[in-house]
Amino acid sequence: MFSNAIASRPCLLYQDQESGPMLKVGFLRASVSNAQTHHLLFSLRRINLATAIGNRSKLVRSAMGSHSTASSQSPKLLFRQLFEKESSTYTYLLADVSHPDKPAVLIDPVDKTVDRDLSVVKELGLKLIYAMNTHVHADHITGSGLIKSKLPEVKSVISKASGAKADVLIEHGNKIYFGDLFLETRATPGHTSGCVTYVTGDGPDQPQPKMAFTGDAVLIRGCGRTDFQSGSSEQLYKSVHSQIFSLPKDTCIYPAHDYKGFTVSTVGEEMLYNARLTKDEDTFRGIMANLNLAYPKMIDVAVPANLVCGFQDLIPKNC
Ligand SMILES: N[C@@H](CCC(=O)N[C@@H](CSS)C(=O)NCC(=O)O)C(=O)O
Repeated sequence: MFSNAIASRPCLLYQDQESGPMLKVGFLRASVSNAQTHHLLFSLRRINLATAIGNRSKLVRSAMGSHSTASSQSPKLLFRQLFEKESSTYTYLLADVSHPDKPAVLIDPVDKTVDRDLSVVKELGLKLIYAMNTHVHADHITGSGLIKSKLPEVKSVISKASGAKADVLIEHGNKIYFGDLFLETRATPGHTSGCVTYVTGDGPDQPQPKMAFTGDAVLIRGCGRTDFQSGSSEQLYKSVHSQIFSLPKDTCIYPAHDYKGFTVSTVGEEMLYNARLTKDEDTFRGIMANLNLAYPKMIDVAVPANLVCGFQDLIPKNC
């Protein structure tokens, strides 16, 4: 309702102590629902017209949970964050909806939710081209093999350094295109030796702010454990500081898991508040050596399955 108005006029989104969330456009003033607020913040960010007001009220943004987290936007990008509750895994769907084919990728699909994910792909008229993995997961079986059994034209993707089989073995610096949009691969070993982070590209129509799909390298306020699969806390610390914390501070961080109910963070936020990665390297090493986490329940099934699940013809029957 307000989108056209705010596209052409300076406006103010604020929290009135009596009336709740309010939008002021020129001389007009109206109260807005929480859902409208979310939508408006999204639009305001895109056109860069949001103005904070002084002591009288607070920006509604601060009432939205995660501290100063922004949503990424591109006129071409369709983006969905999907959740698998048993392993608390996030799967991400990205598509270029400006392209006639609407080519799409799934990042870190889970076998148990493949049918749900493919239904969304179908309903939205997308053409899935890649089922991408950030690493060989230890706590659940990737959906990439199952997806290929249903849609043989889809290509599975994982890093060459992971030692896993897949149609596309990517390396640091490689780009994965879907339509005009692309993801760039950054090697971020440490949780496992083959972990990568996929970062949206630079250039016209690429999402702004950038989006980083960090797998288990950076979790919100935490990070992946480093006690198996050739994990190394030294390597993880270096990976995160050189490859993720070097991204623009407004880059949105989308992890592979969350166990606390968070959905998204930013590089700036994690550089300030990450309970592990803000520490110096020695302290970080000590924290990681004393996590005392139980091994993932599915590790003995998941790791061998994920080392072959990229190849449809090698998928074990439970995969
Ligand atoms: N309880 C879960 C496993 C939880 C776990 O170990 N998560 C991993 C990522 S999946 S291998 C992790 O790195 N956690 C870090 C942390 O601080 O929690 C299960 O049994 O599957």
